[in-house]
Amino acid sequence: MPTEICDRAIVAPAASGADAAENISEVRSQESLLKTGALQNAIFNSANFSSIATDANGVIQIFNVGAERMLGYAAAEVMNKITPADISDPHELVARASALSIELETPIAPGFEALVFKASRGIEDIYELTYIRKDGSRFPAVVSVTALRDAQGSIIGYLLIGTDNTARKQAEEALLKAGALQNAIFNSANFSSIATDATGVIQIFNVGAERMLGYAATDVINKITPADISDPQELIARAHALSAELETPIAPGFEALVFKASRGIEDIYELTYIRKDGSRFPAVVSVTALRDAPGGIIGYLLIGTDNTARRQSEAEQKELGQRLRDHQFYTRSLFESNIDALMTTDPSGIITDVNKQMEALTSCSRDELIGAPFKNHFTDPERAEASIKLVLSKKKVTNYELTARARDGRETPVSYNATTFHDRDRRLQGVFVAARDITERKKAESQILNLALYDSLTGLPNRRLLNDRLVQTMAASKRSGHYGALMFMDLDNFKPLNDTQGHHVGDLLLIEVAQRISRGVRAVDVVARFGGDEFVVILNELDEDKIKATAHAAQVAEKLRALLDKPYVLKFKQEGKTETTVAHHCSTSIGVIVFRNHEETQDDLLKWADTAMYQAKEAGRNLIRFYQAKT
Ligand SMILES: Nc1nc2c(ncn2[C@@H]2O[C@H](COP(=O)(O)OP(=O)(O)OP(=O)(O)O)[C@@H](O)[C@H]2O)c(=O)[nH]1
Repeated sequence: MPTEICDRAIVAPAASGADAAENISEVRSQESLLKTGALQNAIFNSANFSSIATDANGVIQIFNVGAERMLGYAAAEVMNKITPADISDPHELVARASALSIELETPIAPGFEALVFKASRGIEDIYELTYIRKDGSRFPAVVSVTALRDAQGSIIGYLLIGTDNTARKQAEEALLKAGALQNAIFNSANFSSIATDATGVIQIFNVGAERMLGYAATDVINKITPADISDPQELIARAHALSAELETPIAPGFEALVFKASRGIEDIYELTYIRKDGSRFPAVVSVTALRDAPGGIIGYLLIGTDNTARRQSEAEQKELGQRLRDHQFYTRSLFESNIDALMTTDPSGIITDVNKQMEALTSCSRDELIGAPFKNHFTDPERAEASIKLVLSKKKVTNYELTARARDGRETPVSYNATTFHDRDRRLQGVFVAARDITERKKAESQILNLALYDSLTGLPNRRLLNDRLVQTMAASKRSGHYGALMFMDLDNFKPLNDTQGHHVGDLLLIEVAQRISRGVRAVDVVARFGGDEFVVILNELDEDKIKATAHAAQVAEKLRALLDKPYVLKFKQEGKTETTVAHHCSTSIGVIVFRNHEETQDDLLKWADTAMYQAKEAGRNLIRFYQAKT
């Protein structure tokens, strides 16, 4: 059979002719037939075509690889066994038979006959048919039927060449759907669909266009072009831009709206449409050229959507962005204009933001500070870190004192106030810290402390601090078992200096005396001004042995007595006068008491040392007397 098919294909329509031209045409015709034969062979052997050849009754004689592949039968399963009707949808066979019966006005049975009837009558026949696979599944096929004839022209069988039509069917369905979409868009009130003729004159103006533009279709159809309802300035600008882009002059009218589409370039652009009442709205317009079958442009379709809402939301977004930037600027200004060094840290104490004051406090740049641990910039990092933990647990910390250390070593005492801060969902974001420079306050505090505890004339501890120190020394002596000593010193005949040279000279002497006493004792000992011309010295940790301690105290007392007994040269300069020098001599009377484990109070010790000092005075001044407890 395949040979017959090929032979028929090659020889059947051969023509003959007498003249050369006819010969040439005959050769060409044969060549083309050869080609057709080759094509037929290709089809017959192709796995993409099901080629089924039957005998005159329809019984399958050939079932090629393509048929096997598409239908799932092996050739042996169907050859000489069934007809193509047995693998076709029976309902379609019935429908086809009935349709053909009507068309050809002759009864046609709903079996194999229905499949080949037209071909058997010499009518070219290609139709769609659902084939049923061996596994029962179905697929749409396009079947081309040819009657096979013998040399006498009698039908000896049929060739049914089928192609699987599934892909095309799917494409058709997709197209149908796309068509539905187009219809929906075209009939939608939300899209302005304007179709024009090739010159731009409006031919269709849908409900959406009427709604958006305020014109009735009859107002515009065959009257104006879409350019007449577009912003003229934008048309000019668009024509100008397109002329530059496409390097060809484009007129600022309808041409500017469709030029790209007319050149087959997909075109969607923004344009301001003008309503009948003169109001305007931004539209996004998509332009398509409408073409006839040969591809000539017969018009344009402009589908527009109202872009007002998007524009508004863009504008709102822009305004919101601006407001946000304003707010950020305001917040930043507040942050920067604060007199305190401000910073934020994350919950682990890593700096996340700083102001200029913080940069100044640490001598570090913003970039250096952000990302660094907060504690690194303080003299006591542990205390700094503890402050963050305190804030996290208490949510707030006030007047926590720390000392900031700048890169150059400069230290600044700061009072630290901090709170935690959270996001909108109350999730902890970090700690907000304000560190106030309290250098001045600290200075004032220390001045007040000095005034309270130190003598302003000599700089020595005053009576109050002396009391504290005496209490400490007594406690230490009690603990260690070492004796301490208390010396009460009173200048002899100091008053006359005041009287003769003036109070200021007396002051100079008191200052000099204070210095001499301080130089005469160890740093651990305490020298205080008790008042007037009275000074007190506490000697610490002398000895466990009273005699040795007493001897040591006597030695120091003598040293001091001798130091103070030396001549004084007091220099002073009164305003507008030259420097004056006063030579003076002044001795000191000293009362001493050694103590350890005393049950007595510091007042008792002072009183007894004072008593001993008076004894020295009474004994002639410039002397040392030890207190002897009355027995
Ligand atoms: N220049 C000066 N004089 C003071 C100061 N405080 C007290 N005085 C004077 O110191 C003197 C102390 O007097 P006394 O200790 O009683 O007298 P004295 O002359 O030292 O006599 P004796 O102690 O008995 O040797 C008084 O004249 C006080 O006015 C001071 O801060 N500056």
